[in-house]
Amino acid sequence: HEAHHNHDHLAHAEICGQGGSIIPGSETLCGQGVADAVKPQKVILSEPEAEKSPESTNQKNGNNDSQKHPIWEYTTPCFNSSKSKSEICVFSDVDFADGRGTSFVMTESRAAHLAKYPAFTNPELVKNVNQDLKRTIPAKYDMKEFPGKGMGLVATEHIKRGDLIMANTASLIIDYRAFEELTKEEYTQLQAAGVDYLPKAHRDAVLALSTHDGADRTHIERVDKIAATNSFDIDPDEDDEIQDHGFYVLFPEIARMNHDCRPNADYFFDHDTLAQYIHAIRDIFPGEEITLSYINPVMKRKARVDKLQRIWGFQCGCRSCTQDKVRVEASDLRIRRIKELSNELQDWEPQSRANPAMAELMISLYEQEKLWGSLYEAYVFAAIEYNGVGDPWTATKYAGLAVEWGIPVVGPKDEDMVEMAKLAEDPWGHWSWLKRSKVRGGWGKRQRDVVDDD
Ligand SMILES: C[S@@+](CC[C@H](N)C(=O)[O-])C[C@H]1O[C@@H](n2cnc3c(N)ncnc32)[C@H](O)[C@@H]1O
Repeated sequence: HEAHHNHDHLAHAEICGQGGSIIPGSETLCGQGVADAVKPQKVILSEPEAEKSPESTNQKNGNNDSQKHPIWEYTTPCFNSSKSKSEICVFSDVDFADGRGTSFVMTESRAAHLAKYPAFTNPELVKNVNQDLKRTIPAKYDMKEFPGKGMGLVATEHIKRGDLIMANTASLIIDYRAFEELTKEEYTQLQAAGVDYLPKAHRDAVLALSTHDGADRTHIERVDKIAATNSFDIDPDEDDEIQDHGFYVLFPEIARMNHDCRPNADYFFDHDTLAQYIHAIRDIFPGEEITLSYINPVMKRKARVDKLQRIWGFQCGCRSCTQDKVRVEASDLRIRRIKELSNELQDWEPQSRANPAMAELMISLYEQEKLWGSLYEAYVFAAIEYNGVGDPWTATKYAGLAVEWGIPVVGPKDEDMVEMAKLAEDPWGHWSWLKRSKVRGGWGKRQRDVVDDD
């Protein structure tokens, strides 16, 4: 029941970097897989060819898998996992999201699990999610070149905080097991086949993405580099039995957004629609670049600069990385304090010093740092601390602010959002009501080293 940390969440949701890992928290992976995995026996295939249409290289609904799961147009190639008896294959549905298409690289059972999501069972839900290949709502942005950064997105109108900027259903979803249980030769073939099976306009958008360095490569190597530079790491859904393996996911239009350590937009993934949503986390003015943070922004300057260099290979030039020494020191100190406060506020032992003023300080530190995507966390802490000492009125105010600032960042289905909505509805009935007093109170806990005279 304690507040969930965006920090943790972000630690599991970074964009995969060049040469490193997209993957949050495990920089060794990012499309690199486990190099020493025992080579499984190769089951099929010649290399899918980029320029041939999928129909000419693959049989449509022509094998047993697709008869079992009629939504898949393509279910090959497959390779045997080195760790289990299962095969890892490509599963592609060209009709997904009103003909945009999607491809998965995973086992048949996991693909069958994803196929039960509302995105497949209720196609109306995802019909208009994507707005770039087929537009029904005017765009709030343009794509243009930013010197030193490649392409990026620029706001063409005033975008208000909380507004939806763009959303993409997943183009390519790769189960992390592919990197760990197949050879690089095998999983890169599956990745490329997954992209090749997408309908043409969609496939072209993926193949046009940045490889960071633009070097010459074979088709398969190019797809691998595109995946490594542009994918996001997504955690499994709660009802997915495979909790220890997340997904590596590509969204081609969202992938055009560049990094800033103090971004003006943030993203969350919704499993029901298999889509990533980007919202403004502060007002954005026409002409401003729309940015995301590729890393957990609650890190000191040096750690941020090093990580961006190591994983994506670029030198961080954003304002908070290039400001003068005095301001960098002040910012780094605020980051340190935020982390200390976060630890204290999560401490539910009787001796914890946590109190509402600490949560107020955390709110101010996030504001001073312009970390608008993290601010909701401090509001969650404040709601809980005020309720914990029996001030339902201030707790309700902060629960409302937590929902208002949190929904664009984590989405309405997030556990913290649900919890804050409950607290706002009935602070007295919430688990946090007087919780600090209860934990700290009672004779038992206060009796220390008392010598009994009797
Ligand atoms: C996900 S892509 C972003 C879109 C990319 N600029 C493009 O042209 O398609 C990530 C790559 O963009 C570049 N990039 C992103 N943010 C940057 C920044 N703040 N400074 C310099 N390069 C950046 C790096 O080459 C990075 O590997």
